[in-house]
Amino acid sequence: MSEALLKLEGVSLHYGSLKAVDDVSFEVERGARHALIGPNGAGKSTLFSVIGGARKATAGTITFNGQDITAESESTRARAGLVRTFQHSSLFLNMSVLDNVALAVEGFEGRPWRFFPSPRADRKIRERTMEHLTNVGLADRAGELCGNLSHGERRQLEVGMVLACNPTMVLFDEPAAGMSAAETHRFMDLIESLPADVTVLIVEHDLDLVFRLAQSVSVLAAGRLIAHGSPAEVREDEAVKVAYLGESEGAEPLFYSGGSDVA
Ligand SMILES: Nc1ncnc2c1ncn2[C@@H]1O[C@H](COP(=O)(O)OP(=O)(O)OP(=O)(O)O)[C@@H](O)[C@H]1O
Repeated sequence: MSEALLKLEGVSLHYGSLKAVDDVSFEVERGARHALIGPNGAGKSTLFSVIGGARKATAGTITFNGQDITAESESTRARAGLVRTFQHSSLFLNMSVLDNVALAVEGFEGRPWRFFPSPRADRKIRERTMEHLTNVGLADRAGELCGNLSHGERRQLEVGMVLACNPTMVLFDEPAAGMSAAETHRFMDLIESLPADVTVLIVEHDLDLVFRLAQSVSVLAAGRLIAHGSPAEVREDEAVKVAYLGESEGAEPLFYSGGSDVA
């Protein structure tokens, strides 16, 4: 039986009278590919920020790897292995792909800051960097200027930078947003190919992707957890159907699932 890596107990974030996240409890097992879904305004991004540490819960407890991290900062959580994907804004566009990841490797390994960073000078750092770039399919782009990468490649690079932090759990916030279909496909392959001991929590609007990737799913609606279970259980859940139908007024099928019997 797998143990819980991440545990949320009664987690809330209220903005005055607005209950963006309200009394949410669920667990994510170690090694799971877990998705957080819900209609627009359900509270997904807010809860994502609360889990990552960018925002503080107004009530409840978050336990990660057996430790209460509710009051910990984003950086303390990252050092504990709970890492969110870097944003485009944290990429150095005028540096090479290699140097972007090399700096993340150096940062994680706590090397002394240098006025003139020269990661290329360090063979070990370079080897580790190339391993990460290979893992995210960017080895052949190592010498390319980061600013010349496509949107999809930048997201791959962000994953490479996350891997440099030796994460136990990676948080992905709508990774497919803005990607072409081909880029999305490649990116999902990449997430699926992450080491099995890296737990994944993904917030994603594209339910086809969610049901392709996730082994377990939590569904939010109006800040509340309305369902939690396997993709099959969640797809059949009446409250989930109602929440999504309420959003689209029945104009769209609830879930497409790549040819399954649910349409
Ligand atoms: N900083 C804030 N101050 C006040 N209200 C906020 C703030 N951030 C989010 N909200 C509100 O909290 C609720 C949940 O928003 P959130 O963005 O978390 O939902 P979501 O599920 O991520 O939505 P979407 O899928 O549309 O991105 C919404 O009603 C939103 O307007």
